Amino acid sequence: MNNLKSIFKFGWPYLRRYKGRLMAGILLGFLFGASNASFIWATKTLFTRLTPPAESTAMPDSKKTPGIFSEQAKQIQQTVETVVDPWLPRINTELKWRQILGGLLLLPILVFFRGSVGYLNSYCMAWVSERVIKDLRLDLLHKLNSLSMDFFNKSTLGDLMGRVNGDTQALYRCMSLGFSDLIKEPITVVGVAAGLFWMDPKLTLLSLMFVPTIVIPIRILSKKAKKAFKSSVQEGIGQDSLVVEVYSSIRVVKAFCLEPFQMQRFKGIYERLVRIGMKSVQAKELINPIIETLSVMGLGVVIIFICKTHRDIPHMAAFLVGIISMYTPIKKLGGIPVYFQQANVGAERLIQLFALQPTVKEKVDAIPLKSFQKAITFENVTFAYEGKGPALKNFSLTIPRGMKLGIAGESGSGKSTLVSLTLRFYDPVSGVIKIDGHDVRELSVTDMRSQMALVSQDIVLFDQTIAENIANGKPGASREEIEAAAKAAYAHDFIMALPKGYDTRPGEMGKNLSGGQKQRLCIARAFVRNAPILILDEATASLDAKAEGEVQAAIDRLAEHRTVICIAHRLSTLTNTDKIIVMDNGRIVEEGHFDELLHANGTFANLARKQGIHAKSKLVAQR
Ligand SMILES: Nc1ncnc2c1ncn2[C@@H]1O[C@H](COP(=O)(O)OP(=O)(O)OP(=O)(O)O)[C@@H](O)[C@H]1O
Repeated sequence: MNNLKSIFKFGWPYLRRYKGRLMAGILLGFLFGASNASFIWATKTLFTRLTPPAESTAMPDSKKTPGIFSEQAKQIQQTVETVVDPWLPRINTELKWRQILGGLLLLPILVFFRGSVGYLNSYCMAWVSERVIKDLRLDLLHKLNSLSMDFFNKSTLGDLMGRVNGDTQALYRCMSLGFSDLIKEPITVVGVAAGLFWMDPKLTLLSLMFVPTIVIPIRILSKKAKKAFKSSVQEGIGQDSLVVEVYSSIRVVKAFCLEPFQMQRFKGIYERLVRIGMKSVQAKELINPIIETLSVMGLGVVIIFICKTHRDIPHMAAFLVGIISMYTPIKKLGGIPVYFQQANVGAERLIQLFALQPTVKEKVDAIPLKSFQKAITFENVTFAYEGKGPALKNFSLTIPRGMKLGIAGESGSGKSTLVSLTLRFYDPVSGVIKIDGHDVRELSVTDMRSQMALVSQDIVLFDQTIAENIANGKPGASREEIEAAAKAAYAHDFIMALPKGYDTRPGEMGKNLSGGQKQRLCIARAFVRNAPILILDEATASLDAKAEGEVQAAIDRLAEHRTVICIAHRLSTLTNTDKIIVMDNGRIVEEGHFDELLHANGTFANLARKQGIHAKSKLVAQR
């Protein structure tokens, strides 16, 4: 019950949007349930009319309908019989065409009606559930987009996939099947039980006396199912993460012959999934025989009671049809708590996610930034990642518009952190970062980021055409703008040599594109953005010498007339910068021009020497 309440509370804002269809679904569920009761009436009526009078009138009338409302029941029955009499055949009387038609069509009509409302009920509930899940997934993705980088640093891809797909799928199953059964099946049980009670209250009570006992096994088993489902969600996340991890790093896996080792990891997960899956199946399927046995125990009582009290054949037939038609709904009702338990696991995880707040928030009255005019400044900025010491310490820096700034330093010195703060992926713990004199926390995040273009060593292309990939830099860019950007990035010629040109999907033809070509597409994306601030985060680090030369030419062109922040491990790429800052342990330890720093014989010169760059000859080994 608590599960139902919490799922309903969570789902109601979504369900409410489709109230009309939901109500139609509920109404159809009622009709479906009620239509089941009509089979008891049909059985009794047909048996009465088709049984020779000697058998059907073996008992006095008062005993034939031992219901509590015998007078009213008799009256209603008489009215119904007057209406249906000309339409239904009766034994030992001559058949008229209407009776033949009625005899042929009564059961098909009832079955058709029941089937149609059942179908329409499922259709309406699925119609609502599909839309609810679509809305929920969009809200979920909206929420994920709003969260800051610290959340993504902590989450695995498998976890995110589990939330977006698995948790919402469990809710979908619960809504389309669970909610639908929750209406149809109790109405069927109540409708049939009421019909039976009308006919014979004593016999009904006796036959249903074991039904309440099924609550206990249902409670125990649905708790087991919930536990198994929780574990299977965890293992499923592990499995998804592993698939992403292994196949996104397939080159390394193959190069290091890690396939057998990775297969062992997969095997471990799948063996655990098998064990959990079996526990879940045990919990779900064990409910069926328990429910069946307990409900059928009532049938034995019915048989003895009928023998003892000499009930007539139509009465007995209707009763047996009623009892049997209650098994499936009772069984389905027994399975509903399992759906709800599973959906509750998903809902709990989604509620937790929806409750998260981004650490980087945009103010409601954020200041727009239409163009970057003056400078980016860091004033005494200190920043630390969660649970770690400071990555930037009391850091101050001014980057005037038009400056080409190089950033050098040992690994872990804080270079990428500086770039992340410039893009406002994180907010400083103390100090202020300003753009054109505005604290970035006051600025519109979209406006601020649209002043920047990032080219990093991670070459990221989406599963779209080359034209669409380039246009991601400026949504809505025209074909001319896209081609101009590709030409500027020295990418046009190789794109045109592809069979589908700009309409090629890099994913499709990925193997035919070199690292340098893919990086030039990323540079074209930055070109089309035409942002005044260019951030280069080791853009050539993952390329070989030949590709580096090609890409560097494109970068040099992209950097013209822009403010550039360039992180480089290969110090040779910093020769043309206006100023280089050298970082160590979150601080600037040196700054100056390339030559000055080489002559200063400090950290930079040390780093340069390791790369074969010396003060006198400037560049020896590189480029
Ligand atoms: N997402 C993160 N979560 C926690 N700590 C991090 C994270 N990213 C970086 N760090 C830590 O912050 C410090 C600075 O890292 P940063 O990546 O800025 O250095 P870097 O100079 O760019 O290094 P590299 O040249 O290797 O990329 C390091 O101690 C690093 O371990």
